[in-house]
Amino acid sequence: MHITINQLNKVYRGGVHALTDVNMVIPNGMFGLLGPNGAGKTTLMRILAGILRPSGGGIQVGAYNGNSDRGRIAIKRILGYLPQDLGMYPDLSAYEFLDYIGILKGMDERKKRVARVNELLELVSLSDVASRKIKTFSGGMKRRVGIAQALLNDPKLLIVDEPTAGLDPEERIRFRNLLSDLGGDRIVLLSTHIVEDIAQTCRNLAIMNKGHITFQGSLSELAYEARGKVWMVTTSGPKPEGDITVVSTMNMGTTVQYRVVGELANPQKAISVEPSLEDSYVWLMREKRISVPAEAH
Ligand SMILES: Nc1ncnc2c1ncn2[C@@H]1O[C@H](COP(=O)(O)OP(=O)(O)OP(=O)(O)O)[C@@H](O)[C@H]1O
Repeated sequence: MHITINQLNKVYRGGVHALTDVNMVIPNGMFGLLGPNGAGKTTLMRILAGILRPSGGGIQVGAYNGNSDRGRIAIKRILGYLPQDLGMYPDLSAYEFLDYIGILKGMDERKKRVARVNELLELVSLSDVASRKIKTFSGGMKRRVGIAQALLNDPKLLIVDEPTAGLDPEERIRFRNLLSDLGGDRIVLLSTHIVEDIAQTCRNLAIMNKGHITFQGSLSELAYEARGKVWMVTTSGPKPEGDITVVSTMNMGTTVQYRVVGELANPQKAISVEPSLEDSYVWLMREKRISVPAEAH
């Protein structure tokens, strides 16, 4: 299955142009949607999830046309969605919450529902604490309950919006690993403003800014475009100069090592290095004259 997005536009009341002529093809597997806050990621995901209507353009999810009522109903059946702000009932246990959502999703056969809830609690490593109230959970545990509710109907399309925001590094890695395991025979669409979330999990990505798609392809294609623009400079003297962005600085004792993207004034003193996703993202944003917030690194 794949998703085709064709000339999609969204203008909110008040005139904010959140999506402008978005064209994308999203294949099976994990797909990253990367962009700074306000890029339009949530808007795009809400349209795909059938919660928001576009102002123009179309979407096709597998055999279903997202522009028709029939298509939208069919898409909802194969969809799992973890929004940024999923409301949970803090006084319910993880088990009770998942059971309740299962009922709302029409899983009427109690035996099957119980089996599925237990299977998912196991998958997200919450079986041991299944009877504890959600209000006693950490952010990462709540996010894992969130992904479990999105998986109840074994969706062919799983949409997760900024799932690692606010998690500590250990929880973030755990959550990424969980998402990678889900990629198999479905589309997992992961939206984030954190480069590392995508570097660790996705093969393909799209980069968005101010409602436009600025890149679409594989991580290696993006790295290919940034080749020859990433440098390592080790110096005991002044900072490297040129039309550059410093991606990282490492103090080595008597010398300092700079990783930079761009055109150095003095490239003879530098070593050309293979671009990481972070370097490539910085390079792309430089090309498009977009400033990258520090928290994206
Ligand atoms: N309901 C709304 N009414 C008016 N403008 C909106 C609405 N929702 C979002 N916007 C605007 O649309 C643009 C895109 O927002 P969106 O939430 O889709 O971006 P995002 O990339 O998901 O960012 P974030 O990670 O901060 O949620 C922003 O300028 C935002 O202020």
